[in-house]
Amino acid sequence: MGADVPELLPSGGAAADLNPRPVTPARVDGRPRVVVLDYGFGNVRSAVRALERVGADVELTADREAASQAHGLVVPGVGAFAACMEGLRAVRGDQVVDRRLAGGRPVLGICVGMQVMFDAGVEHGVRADGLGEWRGVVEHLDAPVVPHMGWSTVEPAEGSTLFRGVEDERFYFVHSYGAQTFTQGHDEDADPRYTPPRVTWAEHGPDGAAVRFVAAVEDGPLSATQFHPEKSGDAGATLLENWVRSL
Ligand SMILES: NC(=O)CC[C@H](N)C(=O)O
Repeated sequence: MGADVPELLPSGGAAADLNPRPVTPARVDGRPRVVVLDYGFGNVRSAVRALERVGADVELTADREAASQAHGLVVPGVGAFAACMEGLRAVRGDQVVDRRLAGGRPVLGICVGMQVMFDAGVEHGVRADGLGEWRGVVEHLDAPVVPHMGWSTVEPAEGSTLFRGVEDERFYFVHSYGAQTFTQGHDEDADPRYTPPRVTWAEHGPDGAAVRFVAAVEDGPLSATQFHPEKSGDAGATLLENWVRSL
């Protein structure tokens, strides 16, 4: 470099100050740190207890750096789609999820925490934008009896790691809305590097009038379940353990 050209980034301190390296927390007794995002919506206490029981070192917080740097982030969600999105944005959870996924850092969405990963949700005629990680709109389940409240089996995706060992079990659902289509983000024929998401489906309603909806998705670092694994007994615990072990 010519003598008259100032050093833009003097070696050492200044460069380090510009982009402080994320500091992933140390594993405590080998346990991965999982942050349950505390943004005012979700069965957070039961999620914390369920994750601790399957070996995670859990922190319940809305702190952006803690949520960004943990080995895993859980986005719970209970209530209205629009309200959950408002709560998420209020703690910049939308940016945290985007940054984590861009860096391949695992995120698990639960119930409305899964629904908000889609483009939008429509509830009581109100359309609200979601995080847009997946194409599609979460809409009312057009079934004779709604909400879908109870234990249902699912149709696990081929090659699912989330449902390993609990493929034929029942999981606990409480919802009136759901994603009823799933559109691949890419054409895997055009891009051999692309691994299509593993979509698990479920149905609600009587034969002949049942509505089919997305029960879970495994899409690289982003996983999500419409049901509540933290309220799904041993099967839910095994599913959470499968996710925690992947961290
Ligand atoms: N358990 C929930 O809070 C689900 C709420 C969501 N609005 C739904 O009905 O699908």
